Amino acid sequence: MAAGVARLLRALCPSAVPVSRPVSSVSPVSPVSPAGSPRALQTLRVTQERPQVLHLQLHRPSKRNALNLQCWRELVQAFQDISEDPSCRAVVVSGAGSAFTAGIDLADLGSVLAQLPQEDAARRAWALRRRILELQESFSVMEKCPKPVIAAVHGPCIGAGVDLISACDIRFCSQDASFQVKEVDMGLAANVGTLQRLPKIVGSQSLVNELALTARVMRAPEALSCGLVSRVLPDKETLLDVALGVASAIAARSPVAVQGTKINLVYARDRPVSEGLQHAATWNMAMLQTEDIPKSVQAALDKKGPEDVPFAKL
Ligand SMILES: CC/C=C\C=C\CC(=O)SCCNC(=O)CCNC(=O)[C@H](O)C(C)(C)COP(=O)(O)OP(=O)(O)OC[C@H]1O[C@@H](n2cnc3c(N)ncnc32)[C@H](O)[C@@H]1OP(=O)(O)O
Repeated sequence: MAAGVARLLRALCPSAVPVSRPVSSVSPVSPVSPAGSPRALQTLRVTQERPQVLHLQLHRPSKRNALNLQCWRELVQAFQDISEDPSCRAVVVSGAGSAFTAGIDLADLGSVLAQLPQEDAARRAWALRRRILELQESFSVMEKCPKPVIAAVHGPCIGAGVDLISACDIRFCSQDASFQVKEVDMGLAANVGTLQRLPKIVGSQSLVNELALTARVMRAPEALSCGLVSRVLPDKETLLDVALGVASAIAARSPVAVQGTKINLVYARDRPVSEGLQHAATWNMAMLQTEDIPKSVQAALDKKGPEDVPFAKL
């Protein structure tokens, strides 16, 4: 383990190892800026690399994209904007540098617990609950985003990284990727999505339990065989190329169909089939009236593909 990480661990658990110097404090989460104003993102980089496809990179490569409080906040801002942006139809999420993400910034894990009201246990607990709900939103916002989100994972994907990718719609990784539900090693139960979403992604509850209870590192071939990822690519460059290609294929299709498909899939995942069917009927009583259907049917009759149809923005 690097000296930097060891320093952070000392800061979290001073009784175990003497502290050589304090970890700097991090500012609390601030409100989202007014809708429509430009976002000055510092921990994320959002670029358009293909038509109607955005590439969002976790961008703190020197810290292995550890998610500091600013990053958690910016994820909410970025995905709120993406949700509202009619020129974006699909998103790829990746990590800059040598890791997808080292998980929560360990300096901030301490400050999540700091700055709570001191006077009363109930008030402290209530404030902490609110803080946890805010953190959960940073990944839930990806699931709520009607545009499909593809996680392209290379290198380590640790702790909160697994929470993050569990909220994505599609997961690909490179051969060097590794996944670790690390929270139990930090003395906490994962609470921002992994324990809730991973069992719905991976078929084996036993495997999820093993990973979450032991923090065992899972490598790419096992991630593929258990269904955490649906493709393993040889390297990061190929991974991004394939992820962006799949995003482009999605973006070429009717946004009414694509967004309706995502929303209904997410809805149905957590409910009985009968409720999912009711939801789909109510959804489609409006959406089946779209002009995208006759346009798509005509294209098919003309032996053209969806990429040949100029679908209106949504
Ligand atoms: C309410 C709670 C909500 C959510 C909770 C989530 C829990 C978690 O996310 S648990 C997971 C915590 N993460 C870790 O334990 C990972 C720690 N990091 C590592 O093991 C390694 O850094 C690595 C990711 C395997 C990469 O190794 P390597 O390539 O050798 O890089 P390093 O030299 O170790 O690190 C470079 C640089 O990054 C800093 N850094 C790495 N991880 C973190 C981190 N999680 N938080 C903050 N900073 C991190 C490290 O200190 C180095 O910084 P320097 O300034 O260069 O020293």
